[in-house]
Amino acid sequence: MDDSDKHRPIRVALLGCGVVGSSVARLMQEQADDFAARVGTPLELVGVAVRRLGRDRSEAGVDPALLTTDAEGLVTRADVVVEVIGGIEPARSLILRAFEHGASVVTANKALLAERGPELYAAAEAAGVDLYHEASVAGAIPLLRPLRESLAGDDVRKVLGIVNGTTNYVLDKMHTTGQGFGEAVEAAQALGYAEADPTADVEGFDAAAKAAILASLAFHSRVSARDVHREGITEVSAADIAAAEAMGCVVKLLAICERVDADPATGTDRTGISVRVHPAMIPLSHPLAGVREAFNAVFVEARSAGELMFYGRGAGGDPTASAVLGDVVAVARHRVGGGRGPGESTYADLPTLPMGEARTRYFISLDVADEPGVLAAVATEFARNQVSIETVRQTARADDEHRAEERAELVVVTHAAPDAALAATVEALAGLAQVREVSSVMRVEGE
Ligand SMILES: NC(=O)C1=CN([C@@H]2O[C@H](COP(=O)(O)OP(=O)(O)OC[C@H]3O[C@@H](n4cnc5c(N)ncnc54)[C@H](O)[C@@H]3O)[C@@H](O)[C@H]2O)C=CC1
Ligand SMILES: N[C@@H](CC=O)C(=O)O
Ligand code: NA
Repeated sequence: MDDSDKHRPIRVALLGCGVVGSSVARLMQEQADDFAARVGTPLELVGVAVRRLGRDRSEAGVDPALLTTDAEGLVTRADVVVEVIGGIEPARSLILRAFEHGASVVTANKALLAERGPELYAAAEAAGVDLYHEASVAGAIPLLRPLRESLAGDDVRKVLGIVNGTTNYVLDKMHTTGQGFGEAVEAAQALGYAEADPTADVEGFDAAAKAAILASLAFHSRVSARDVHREGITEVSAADIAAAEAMGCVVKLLAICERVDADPATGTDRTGISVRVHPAMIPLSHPLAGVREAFNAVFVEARSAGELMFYGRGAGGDPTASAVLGDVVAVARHRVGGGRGPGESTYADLPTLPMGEARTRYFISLDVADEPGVLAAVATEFARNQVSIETVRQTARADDEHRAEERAELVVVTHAAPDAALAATVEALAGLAQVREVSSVMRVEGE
């Protein structure tokens, strides 16, 4: 934009008018005067690409004349393209086309960024434009800009949190109302939290994509969704929920990104990063335990700053639109004032370590024969795998049927050990003659 162009409106193209897109369109119009004042020139919505014309979009306040099914044509007429279609294609091609035409891009698309981030950043760099995506992780919560900019003077060691609203909503309902899994997922869909295919949420793909984005930013390295160890919540049973409650814990789906330094004292051989998404028990006293419904919360631990906590709405139309519009204002300001925001930073180039090397703690509940030597047999398997036990509790099974068979429940919580050693321990326990069933296994986080 040269000087003569400084005060012409910034042309904004919106791709997608679903949950997020319709909120963006409405809020952009409702707050037009404020945005013009903040940017220094008006933001003009020049078109809204939709898959099908003819649907009533009056709630979003979109002038029907702006609607088009020609997304490819629309991106060539814009200074800023907002991509809220989701998925890999055509979102990727449309964004690349926008860059070719000199437009900056704002997107909420974590799946795309976690799979094709380097390609998109390189294209933005080559075109000298911005690629902003605050909405892609933890919805409304300002998290990516603090990591990229505010913490650029620190050394981030760990990022840990709840980054998927749908699964937090489902687990919360399972704990508090005893609602079934399927029913809770349907409610999350109706509230606009879930992805178009909620499998992405419940199987942990969405959280894994977000973890990849967080780890890349936090550790100045390239992490893609494929590098993230991922477990969803579909295997979390009512028995796991009950076991967690009996331990004074709740089950949460966590994203954990950690700097790992080689340390002979803990048997850690390699320096790198560990990035994982899995359900975990956390004690009720931990601040993450109080994160209800579709809210998200993320802890960032940095060498000088210490612990920081980010909390807010991680999903839903208006909250996500808040982050999208914050980015639109930022990139529009760059176009008016000249220059661009920071791009990708991957200089540290740290490797992502396999899950087996991550140090985790396990909760293990065993249905065992209530007879002499059981505890010793179980303890031997822990020792064989060099896993240290933190607590162990044995109780006789309460129901008559099991008492008659002289069975007991043995609950073990371990100290931190390599995940591979813990998994091997569980496998060995399952093979013991005295163990009838491994009733529940879950990782434990928080003190
Ligand atoms: N819903 C939420 O709470 C959040 C969503 N996001 C992300 O925002 C993006 C959009 O999500 P939602 O609005 O929830 O999805 P949605 O499914 O409600 O909306 C997507 C819209 O794009 C339209 N579309 C699909 N292909 C198109 C094409 N070729 N041209 C034009 N329009 C097309 C669909 O018809 C649909 O209306 C996704 O990347 C999602 O991961 C990010 C944070 C939160
Ligand atoms: N489906 C996602 C939407 C926001 O990213 C979620 O449930 O968190
Ligand atoms: Na965010």
